[in-house]
Amino acid sequence: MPSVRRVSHEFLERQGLTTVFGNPGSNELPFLAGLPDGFRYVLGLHEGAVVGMADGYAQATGRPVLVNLHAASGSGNAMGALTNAVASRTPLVVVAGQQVRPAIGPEANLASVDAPALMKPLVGWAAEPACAGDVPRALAQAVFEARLQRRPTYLSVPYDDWSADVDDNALAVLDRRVLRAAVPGGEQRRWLVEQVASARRPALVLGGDIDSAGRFDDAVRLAERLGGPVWAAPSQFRLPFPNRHPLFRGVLPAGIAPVSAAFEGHDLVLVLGAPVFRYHEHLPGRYLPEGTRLIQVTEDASAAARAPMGEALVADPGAVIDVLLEALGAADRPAGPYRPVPEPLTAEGPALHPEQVFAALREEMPEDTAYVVESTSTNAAWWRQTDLRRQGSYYFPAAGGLGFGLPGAVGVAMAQPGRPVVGVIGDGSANYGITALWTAAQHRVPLTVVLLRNGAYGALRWFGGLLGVPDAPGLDIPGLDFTRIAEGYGVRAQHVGSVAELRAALAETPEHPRLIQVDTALTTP
Ligand SMILES: Cc1ncc(Cn2c(C)c(CCOP(=O)(O)OP(=O)(O)O)sc2=O)c(N)n1
Ligand SMILES: [Ca+2]
Repeated sequence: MPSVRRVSHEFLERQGLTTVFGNPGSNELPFLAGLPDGFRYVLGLHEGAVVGMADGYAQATGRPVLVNLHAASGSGNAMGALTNAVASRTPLVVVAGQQVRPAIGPEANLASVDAPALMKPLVGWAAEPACAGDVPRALAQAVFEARLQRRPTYLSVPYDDWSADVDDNALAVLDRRVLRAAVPGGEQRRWLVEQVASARRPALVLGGDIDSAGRFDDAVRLAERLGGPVWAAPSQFRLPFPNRHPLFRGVLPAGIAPVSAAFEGHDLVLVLGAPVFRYHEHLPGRYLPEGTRLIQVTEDASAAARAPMGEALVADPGAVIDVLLEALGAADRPAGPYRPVPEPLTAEGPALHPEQVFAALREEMPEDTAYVVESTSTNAAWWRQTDLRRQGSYYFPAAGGLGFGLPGAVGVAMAQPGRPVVGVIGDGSANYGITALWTAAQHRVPLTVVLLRNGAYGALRWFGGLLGVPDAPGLDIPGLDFTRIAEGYGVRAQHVGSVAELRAALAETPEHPRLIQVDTALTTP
């Protein structure tokens, strides 16, 4: 009879999970034994970088990705990066090693005590099979749960299970398919079309799921048909709409009162592919203005269930866009010209203003460049200077957990070798995932990292002022030289001191990873 390992590898191969991001310990080696041809193991030097790379890769491919981590110590290191993957609804399947079954109870060294509980409530589903024979089925459940719920799952497997034999029943998992139909039909379809068609002043709010699901261009068609304003949902981790489109009003402010103010005068707010809402600053007020109805369409049943107001339809937002376009027809007038980009602000002294850096990127990088951004005090500068009009152009840590940016950029670049990828990374953020540079060098990933060095946790300086703590300690990070750090990980690096030098560096097309460090002035987010 085949072993648990053989059946598990075969299942993963049939499901397309053949790229494994991992950092191994002794517990994991029996799973990695005899990985079939066609599997690719991508080593990360820290579990935060492993999960960040897998998150970027899964988002860019749109498919579930396997992550292999060490027991409690490795899984614990991954928790921060997993908060982002949970918020971006990335389907990661984490398989972690566990001590052999007889050693778990006595808590031998490397035993992960109550492993599934360690990861809940972060992951959507977590388990440790009750016996070796159940491992293939449990692995299948972890894959299907991740794919259907679009949420990371976690499976802890005692390492003596992999060599155990399975019975015929275990082989049944190899032919399993689990699909979801999510197009509203009948009464739901009629109700939704009627609500939207009868709205006098509709507004659209789009979530990251619209971009993840490849519906960026369809959202533009729907918006131009409705003719009303379009916002990106708060805490945006992907760009769901062209940011200079004449109907685009930017990212909704992340507070209850300002969101309600934005909706003033609109009788219907249609939220597609986003929770309602991921507020951030606590700015209390009415959830909605008088006379405004909100309808949320999301595949995430939990998000629909926990929203504090409005009506919700649990369905595929992309399919709903198709239904509305079919029922309402195309726009009857052009949307008008895209908004022009303002002249970039400049800074006093030798450091560049972030807007000068972003203007150089806009002018030097190809239009289809994908940007992975983690530079928290420069968001306002970024959206003033960037002009993104393509699907999959923008990634940001979905839960605000730093350490996604650099690994995520490596993952996105690995997933889309033919597309230019740029990581725009702050000198604070870079340290949370810095080891991903080594993986990028080992895999010769064609990636540009623009490292903004302002010598501080800039966003926290701003928050300190906002929260009345202007003299908070621990907000300065002087003396970091990422050109030498990058070279130490095998990545070619240079420091640029002017816009001209930056543009010249960007004009070169990288064959391998490269880091460009530039000193920037402190700005407010
Ligand atoms: C894992 C983690 N640790 C700490 C923070 C707190 N934090 C920190 C430490 C920030 C400073 C980031 O500094 P940076 O250099 O990357 O960017 P700016 O200087 O532009 O703010 S922003 C922020 O929310 C976080 N969000 N995530
Ligand atoms: Ca900084």
